[in-house]
Amino acid sequence: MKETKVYIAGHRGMVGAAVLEIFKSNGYSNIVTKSSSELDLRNQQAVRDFMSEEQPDVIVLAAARVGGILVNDQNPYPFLYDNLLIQSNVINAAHENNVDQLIFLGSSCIYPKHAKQPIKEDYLLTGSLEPTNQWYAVAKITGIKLCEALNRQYGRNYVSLMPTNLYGPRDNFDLKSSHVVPAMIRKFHEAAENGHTPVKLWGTGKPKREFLHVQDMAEAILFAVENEIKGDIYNVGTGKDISIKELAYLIQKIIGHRGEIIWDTSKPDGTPRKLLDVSKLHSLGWKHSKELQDGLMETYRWFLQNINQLKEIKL
Ligand SMILES: NC(=O)C1=CN([C@@H]2O[C@H](COP(=O)(O)OP(=O)(O)OC[C@H]3O[C@@H](n4cnc5c(N)ncnc54)[C@H](OP(=O)(O)O)[C@@H]3O)[C@@H](O)[C@H]2O)C=CC1
Ligand SMILES: C[C@H]1O[C@H](OP(=O)(O)OP(=O)(O)OC[C@H]2O[C@@H](n3cnc4c(=O)[nH]c(N)nc43)[C@H](O)[C@@H]2O)[C@@H](O)[C@@H](O)C1=O
Repeated sequence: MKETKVYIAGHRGMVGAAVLEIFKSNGYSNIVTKSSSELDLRNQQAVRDFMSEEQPDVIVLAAARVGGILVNDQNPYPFLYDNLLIQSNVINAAHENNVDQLIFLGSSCIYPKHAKQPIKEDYLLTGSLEPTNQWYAVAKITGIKLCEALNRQYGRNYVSLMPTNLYGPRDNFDLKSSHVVPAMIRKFHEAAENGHTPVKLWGTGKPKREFLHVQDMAEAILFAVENEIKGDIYNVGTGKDISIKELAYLIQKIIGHRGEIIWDTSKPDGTPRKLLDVSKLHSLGWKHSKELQDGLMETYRWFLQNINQLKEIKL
């Protein structure tokens, strides 16, 4: 058993739950968790009190306001403000309580909309952001800079991991706020059940995205903690991308939907491409292990088993 005390913020979410599972299965027995109703991380005093009481050795910050392209675009204020509060409160309380190690999760949308591909970590702040998620991206960039400032001024080891688009068990399948993978799984499944009716997808289908299974993400986090990796930012992805149209055909085939696909071009495309250069983390020894088709088939199986309890986020 490992005695390191780990606080996983956001353990009921897709990433946090996978992190909790992998830490437990790797022998960590001293894990602290709190749901948002037990501890609202936007409340600075509550976070301070909690941190000074618990004194964790390691924090995985996987709590955030998260969502797909449309919910980001339509809710600029909570995506900016809530994320600023959550991350500032946790990172500052970690520093005040001399927490040794913290893993902050950013997102590949922090990089410039028209960044050179594949995107290296040092392309951050070299161009303007994609408008649909600029609010969330600005908050995440601030989180990265808070960690970087603490590392530089106080010698902390607070590392920011930049995940590409994630998917997997416990994803958000609410069609208004979800990301593209759970949205497509639900839409094709329901259309197939209803006699192969047409499926309406968003945008042109031309943008490309890179997808990483959440279990690989959790493994990257465990890898970062156990190897005490140093440095400010590491991209986390597969290094491979696919167009949204190709993704639609793949999911349609997995589900067995035989109807038409309609592209609703009144909905945004977002960034044309955001393929991450993952060589920095690869050079330390981490690599993903689940390929997209297998990961999608597994996620669809999870969806079928949990169809009655799908969570929805409230805004
Ligand atoms: N999903 C993706 O494609 C990507 C995600 N990321 C990042 O990974 C991290 C995890 O994302 P993911 O697991 O998908 O998100 P989820 O929406 O699945 O989970 C987010 C978690 O954050 C918690 N949370 C939200 N607000 C608060 C609050 N005010 N106080 C306390 N807890 C709160 C929720 O807790 P509760 O359930 O208790 O309410 C929830 O469990 C985030 O930082 C996200 O930005 C980065 C790139 C891509
Ligand atoms: C992880 C990342 O997630 C968000 O960015 P995004 O990559 O654009 O996210 P998305 O998964 O919602 O869409 C990907 C693509 O897919 C297309 N698309 C087709 N049909 C559906 C559909 O039915 N639903 C959704 N959501 N998208 C669809 C959609 O039009 C877009 O072209 C950021 O806000 C930001 O928060 C962030 O960090």
